[in-house]
Amino acid sequence: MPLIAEANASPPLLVVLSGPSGVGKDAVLSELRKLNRPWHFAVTATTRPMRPGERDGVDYIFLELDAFAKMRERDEFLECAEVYGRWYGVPRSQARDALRSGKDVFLKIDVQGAATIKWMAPEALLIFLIPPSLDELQQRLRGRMTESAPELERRLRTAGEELGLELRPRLPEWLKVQMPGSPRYIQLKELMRSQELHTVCEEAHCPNIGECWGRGTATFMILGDICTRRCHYCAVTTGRPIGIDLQEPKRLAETVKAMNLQYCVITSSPPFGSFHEYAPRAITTSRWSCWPRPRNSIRATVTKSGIIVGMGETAAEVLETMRDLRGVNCDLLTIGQYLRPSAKHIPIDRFYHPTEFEELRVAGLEMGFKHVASGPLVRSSYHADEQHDAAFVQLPIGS
Ligand SMILES: Nc1ncnc2c1ncn2[C@@H]1O[C@H](COP(=O)(O)OP(=O)(O)OP(=O)(O)O)[C@@H](O)[C@H]1O
Ligand SMILES: Nc1nc2c(ncn2[C@@H]2O[C@H](COP(=O)(O)O)[C@@H](O)[C@H]2O)c(=O)[nH]1
Repeated sequence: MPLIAEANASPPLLVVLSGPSGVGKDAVLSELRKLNRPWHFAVTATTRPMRPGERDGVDYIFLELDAFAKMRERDEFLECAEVYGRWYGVPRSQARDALRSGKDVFLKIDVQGAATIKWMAPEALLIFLIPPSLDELQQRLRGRMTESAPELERRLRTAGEELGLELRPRLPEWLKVQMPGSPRYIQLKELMRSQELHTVCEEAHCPNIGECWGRGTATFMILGDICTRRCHYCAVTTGRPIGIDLQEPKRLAETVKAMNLQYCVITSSPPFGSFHEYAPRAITTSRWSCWPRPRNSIRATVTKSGIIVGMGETAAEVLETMRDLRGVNCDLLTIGQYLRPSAKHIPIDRFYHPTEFEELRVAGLEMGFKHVASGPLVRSSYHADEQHDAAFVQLPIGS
């Protein structure tokens, strides 16, 4: 079938224009109307008072709360929601009649409403408008002069949340982890607080915290929780360190004993040391490899490094970095997916598929690494005990 005929034969679209208040949804719709295409622009119902210049039935169907509630009871809304303390709803009949007549239908709704429509009608086309910045959004909203100061404040606060949500990409299935909350996790959290200790697990927002703490392992961060570096991918607080706590080693030792650990990772952040860097520049992490084994079981020093992927590097760069590490006799390697800690950090370039991590693991072993932990959720200390064991199994005594 020729393309145009096929396009004409396709079912009409339900188009949802969404985004924070004041971003310009009405402005876009007004431009679309000027195109004079056979589209239907839904007029939604609201309980908010009419603004100067607005017309009933054109800008909104303005209803008293009672009338709106009755329509809601009769299930006459395709979607309805309370937005900024007022009710808004899309009359079902309007959307249905227009779609039946073959017209594409445009809805202008808030972010929660758009999520509802997506759930009800996955085939709908969702368009989310994002302002160039929050400052610009503020200027647009102020310039419109339709909201009181508290209302303006409320809409801007909500906009911040909505944009934060939208900037966070949906995680693929293989990166979804359970919310931490096991009894062991809670117990460990209390222990860390009572002993005033810091962990990389918490400071770096590690996605494995629930799993690792649940099985009684943790990575301690000594000499403070402030890092002098300002790496654009790292969640650790940056600033000037505020002195050394001379009692920390004792409390740390007591905690490790109380946790009955078989294996323990201790690290510090700059200026006292470095615990990680981003790919493709990979760095070694220092590790406490002997304690609590008896002295005579100390066998060798093992070196380890980690790479975070998904920040825009190429596959060739990752492999080159791995070869460089082997070139300086690095023994153990971790490779994991970069996850953006907040909207202030650099965006994720892409998610590596688990099969790609497996390919990197195999490539690493072929290059001669003694152990390669490579997977979406792998972090520099993830299952460090297993890496340690793998390395020592392969190292002859006394090497
Ligand atoms: N691209 C733009 N650049 C500058 N100003 C804009 C732009 N788009 C819209 N505006 C202005 O910003 C203000 C808010 O736009 P608009 O009313 O269309 O937002 P909205 O997303 O429909 O808001 P709400 O959800 O609260 O109804 C208006 O004064 C509009 O003229
Ligand atoms: N969930 C829905 N949201 C709607 C609907 N109609 C409009 N809206 C949203 O409400 C806010 C506020 O609009 P305003 O005209 O008072 O500034 C705005 O973000 C609209 O997108 C609806 O039917 N459902």
